[in-house]
Amino acid sequence: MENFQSAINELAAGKQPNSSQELTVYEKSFEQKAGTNLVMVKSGTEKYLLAAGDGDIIQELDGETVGSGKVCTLSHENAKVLQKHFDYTRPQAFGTEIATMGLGDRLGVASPGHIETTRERKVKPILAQQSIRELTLLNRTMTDILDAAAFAVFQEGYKDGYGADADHIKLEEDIVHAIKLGFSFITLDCSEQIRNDIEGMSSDEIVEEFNKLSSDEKDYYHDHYLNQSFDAAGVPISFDEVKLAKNALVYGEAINFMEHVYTEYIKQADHPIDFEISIDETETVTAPESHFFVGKELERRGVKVESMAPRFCGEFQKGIDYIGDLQQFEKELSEHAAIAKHFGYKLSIHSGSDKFSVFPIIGKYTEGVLHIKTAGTNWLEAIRVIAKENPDLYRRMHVYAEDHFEETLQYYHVTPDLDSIAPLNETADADLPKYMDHDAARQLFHVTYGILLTAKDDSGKDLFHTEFFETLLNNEDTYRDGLVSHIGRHLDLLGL
Ligand SMILES: O=C(O)[C@@H](O)[C@H](O)[C@H](O)C(=O)CO
Repeated sequence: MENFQSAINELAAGKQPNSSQELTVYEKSFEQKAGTNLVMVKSGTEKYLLAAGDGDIIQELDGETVGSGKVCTLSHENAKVLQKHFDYTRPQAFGTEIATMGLGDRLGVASPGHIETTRERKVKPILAQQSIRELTLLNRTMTDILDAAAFAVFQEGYKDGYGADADHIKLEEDIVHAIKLGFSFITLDCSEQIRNDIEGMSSDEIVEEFNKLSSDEKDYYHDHYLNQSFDAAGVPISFDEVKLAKNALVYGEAINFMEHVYTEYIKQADHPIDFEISIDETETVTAPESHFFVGKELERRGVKVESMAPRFCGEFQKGIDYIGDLQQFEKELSEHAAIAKHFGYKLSIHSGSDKFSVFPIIGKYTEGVLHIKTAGTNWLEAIRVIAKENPDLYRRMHVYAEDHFEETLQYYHVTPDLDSIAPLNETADADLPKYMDHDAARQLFHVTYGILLTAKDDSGKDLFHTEFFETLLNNEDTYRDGLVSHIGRHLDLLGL
């Protein structure tokens, strides 16, 4: 603890400590409040809060006494102390008037770079965002991602607001848990309630299946939609018998689930929540009239949503650019954007990482007010740092990822041409970072994050996790610069 003593002494004198060879001081974190002086530091690859003075804050912080101050770990309890005394470290909802960007941080160390990327732009960062899938694959918890975001905001002295998205939630108990923890954004994943089996039916089979509904249900749909014309911000929408029957069957149960969750949880929450509907992770592409049908039903039932994530035409695969007909995409995206505008919510773009060819289209038709969700691309920028700073570790991870890739296909739909990846043994160390510019190599790492970061040898010792984080934390600025550049490219092309 001797290398903290001088910093504590400076802090006790009300001065911001200076970095030294042993201690990195995050100068933007320096705070003086209610008699306590605080700053975040890093010693080696561990971060701490240093506190000095008196008052409630230093009393409440859990830490080791060093001289007249305390050295505190970045624990959950200490995150709660920060959130009690510094409002800006708590997540908030943003509503529908400003663009937001989901910046999922699978590692808990990306948010400083995300904050630097977004803080001067027309977009608010949703710094804490992980799906249940990611949490499960990484053995992390919702609390872990909330704490990481709060500490990052404090470290960077970022006081302009951030969000926390409990992403791709399917179970009601997870909604209850997320709201209790203080999440400001809930993404309800309705893929389990969407009937993909209807897609393969003939028109007669669809009508026959629709006629199995109750008379009240059939009358309801006929009275509100059959052969009626709607105008959604200039997009003409109508439903003949078959189209109405198909949408009622495909989305009926999902819409009931959306209404139930909104009524029972979102509307009852003790703090504002941005409510997002996700119907993107299904086999059924969301036709514009289907988006309208869902939006109209939610409007009719009084369900207020802040954003909607349709399944767009073409392919939004993880970590690579859009795959599909750009003209068709532009036509349908313009209609989806008009429909979202008609209902007063934002269009949400899931798997938004790296879709550079369609970002100008998306920015144009959403008029810069949208939600775009990323996560894996931020992980890939970390892999790029590993490739640059620790070639041997990269090579071991690359081989392990190739050996275990098939296991990940139960979780993600990706179709990389793995044979197109340059053989590792023919690639010089200096060229390893270029793998992150190759689609198949990107997807190889994009979906194996969980397997790689939890891999252990026969003795139970982790294969990569410790060395990975040591390398990353010894090269924080390189990672930060990579995120500023790569995520910044996303926002530049979106016009944000
Ligand atoms: O990998 C995941 O589960 C998440 O990142 C999820 O895909 C998220 O909703 C997303 O779309 C990020 O691009």
